[in-house]
Amino acid sequence: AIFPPELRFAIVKAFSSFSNYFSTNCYFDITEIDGVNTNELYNAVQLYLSNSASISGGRLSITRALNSSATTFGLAKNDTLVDNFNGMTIHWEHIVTQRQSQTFSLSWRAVPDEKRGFVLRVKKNHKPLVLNSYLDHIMDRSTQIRRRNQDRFLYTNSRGGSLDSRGNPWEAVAFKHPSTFETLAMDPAKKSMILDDLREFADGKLFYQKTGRAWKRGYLLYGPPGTGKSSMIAAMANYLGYDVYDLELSEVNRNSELRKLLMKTTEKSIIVIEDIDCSINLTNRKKGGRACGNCDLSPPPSRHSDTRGGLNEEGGNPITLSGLLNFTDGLWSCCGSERIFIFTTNHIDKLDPALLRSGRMDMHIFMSYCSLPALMILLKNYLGLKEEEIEETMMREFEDLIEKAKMTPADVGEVLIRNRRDKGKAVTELLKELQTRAEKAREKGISTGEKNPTEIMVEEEQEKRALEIPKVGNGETVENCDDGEDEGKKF
Ligand SMILES: Nc1ncnc2c1ncn2[C@@H]1O[C@H](COP(=O)(O)OP(=O)(O)OP(=O)(O)O)[C@@H](O)[C@H]1O
Ligand SMILES: [Mg+2]
Repeated sequence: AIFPPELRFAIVKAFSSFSNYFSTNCYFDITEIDGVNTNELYNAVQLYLSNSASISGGRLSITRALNSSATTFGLAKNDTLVDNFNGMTIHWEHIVTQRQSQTFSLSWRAVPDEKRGFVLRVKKNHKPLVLNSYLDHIMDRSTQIRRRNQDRFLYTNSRGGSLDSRGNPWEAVAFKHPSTFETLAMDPAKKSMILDDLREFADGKLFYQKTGRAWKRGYLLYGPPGTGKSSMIAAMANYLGYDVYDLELSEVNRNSELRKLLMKTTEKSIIVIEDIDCSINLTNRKKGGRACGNCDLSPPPSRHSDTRGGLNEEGGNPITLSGLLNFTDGLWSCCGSERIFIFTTNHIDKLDPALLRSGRMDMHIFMSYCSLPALMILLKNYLGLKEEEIEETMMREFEDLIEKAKMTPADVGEVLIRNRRDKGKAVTELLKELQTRAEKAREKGISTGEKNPTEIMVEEEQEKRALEIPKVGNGETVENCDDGEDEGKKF
């Protein structure tokens, strides 16, 4: 009663700042449940600490998530751990307390009866470092760990536009394709080029930010059936640890649906459209309010004069090329980052230049018939046969026949599997098959004027560059049906 309230308040304040002044530590509480929401940071910290190198606690909790192929360790009840980050020392403590018995009125709502949380302690002067970078670092690391632990998913839109109970148009199954870059039979140089490209992409967050580009990349895989296009996609997914979205274009009824599908894809994913030449009528292109001679097949121009919008809501129009390009290229393609688009086709010559121009599909990868280096990989994988184990005469025969025979890796694999119990037989059978095919090819006269894959790659590069040239503004020129400039640049 002696002190007026203001004064009392001032004294308390002075006292608390006084004690603050002498305390050199700063604490952060990260509780599991914040109000009614689960605290994402709590889970992240849990995962992060589970992987921290300096785990020394005497008691660890072990968990294994559904569909996961790895076990994670965590701090058990009231255990502590020390972490280091950029020269700062962080003390973590996992606090678990029993929740006070709840009243009956509350008990029907499922709340865990333990209250769990992490307490982070650092030196006070490190507070900005925690807030500005350490927490982000934890979030990043934990996403990485989660991705590594969890088996990935393969999504399809086979339900034809209908949604599941949670409004998701994609159907998911566990993705367990065994194909890797090691098992993939192709030219080693080409392989490492692709690997480098993928790595650079995955590590390119800052680059894409700095250059203002959407963090996505497009690959076009083309080549005859059985040359490993689908296997390559699986290998890429396995290499990067991405999910795969297998987009069935024939199940998509309109451009707006396509957009919805895209919006429901997650980060770090590969979006695949197989056999692009078969799944979309490539002449069915929409022009922004402009009719053009060779585009008679296209539906009437949309009310929106903007082609890029692709906002074609007027009842059940099939998707158009512009809709598809918008999907991979337009603003909507950026509503999530770190995504790879892959198109595959057996007939690159059937594709529209608009689809091929640079910036759309960043890399064109030709999957060719089995070459000698590819054959060596197959022999090693299927029979465990090393290059030096193969007799020189046989090697020379392989060398002589392999390009002429035009056998796909799938065909070679078939022969090898059939005879895999007997290495010697497998090799001789394969030679026989190669001879027969080379002979047939010679009779048909196809084998004249062959180009080897590297030559084709170089040509592609040149053609790709040629396609880049008629780029004006945001590249709309290439989409014009009536511009003759592109006509000569067909593949
Ligand atoms: N380059 C390759 N390396 C290793 N295995 C291959 C390769 N190409 C094909 N195969 C084998 O052949 C089978 C078929 O290959 P895949 O499905 O990848 O061919 P594809 O190019 O996608 O054919 P399609 O054009 O018909 O879709 C695979 O199961 C794989 O085992
Ligand atoms: Mg395929």
